[in-house]
Amino acid sequence: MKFDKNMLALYAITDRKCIGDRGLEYSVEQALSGGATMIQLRDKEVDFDTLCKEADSLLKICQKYSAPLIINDNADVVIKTGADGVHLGQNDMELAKAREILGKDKIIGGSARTIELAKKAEQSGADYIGSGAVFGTLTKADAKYLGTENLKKICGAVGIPVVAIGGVSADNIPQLENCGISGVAVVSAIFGADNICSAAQKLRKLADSVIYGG
Ligand SMILES: Cc1ncc(COP(=O)(O)OP(=O)(O)O)c(N)n1
Ligand SMILES: Cc1nc(C(=O)O)sc1CCOP(=O)(O)O
Repeated sequence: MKFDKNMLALYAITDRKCIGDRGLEYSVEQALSGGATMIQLRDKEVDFDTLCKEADSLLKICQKYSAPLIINDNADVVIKTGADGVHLGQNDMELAKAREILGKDKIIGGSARTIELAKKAEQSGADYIGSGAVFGTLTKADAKYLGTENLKKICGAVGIPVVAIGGVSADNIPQLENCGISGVAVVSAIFGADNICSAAQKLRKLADSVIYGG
């Protein structure tokens, strides 16, 4: 799928603990029907084969909504399943290596919490950057607080789109106005909500207003 920065508006990232016994497929479909524009499969508790099976079934759902499916950490799952891309952090495969093995048509995202790392990600062929934890987070134990001023500096330093991640919720999305983001990446405020679909609907409206003006 050809990357377009509008795909980033509401980037929903799965989490086993938040989803609980509601089911991965059901929860992702709820997020998409509420307006999630991109899905990241982030499951660190399963082996390669299980991750591929999860990706296979999510791909069918994402295709129904014309939304890309991105795999966290693992470019081999992208190759095996035909998923749309990969998101890589500082401790994962080098972005340039991922671009080399995945080719120009797959979507590659990189994590960067400094201007230097963001520029490096851009030079290495990333399509977008995830920067956080903009508001802090309880979802990722080793995430470090970033703040909106640092996020704004990162957005201004690179030509590729940036999504804000970390503690993003309906209450604080308006604080991202004027940061220059192209989207918000959200775990618990979507998949931890009692009603995933209506949570996504509300977040999408707020995100659109910050990104496109409202
Ligand atoms: C969109 C987006 N941005 C940042 C991250 C964090 O990635 P990483 O630093 O690799 O940490 P883990 O997700 O692997 O814990 C992300 N996943 N998505
Ligand atoms: C996966 C991830 N990466 C982060 C980073 O700062 O790079 S914060 C994070 C978790 C975001 O979860 P929530 O929306 O529940 O706060």
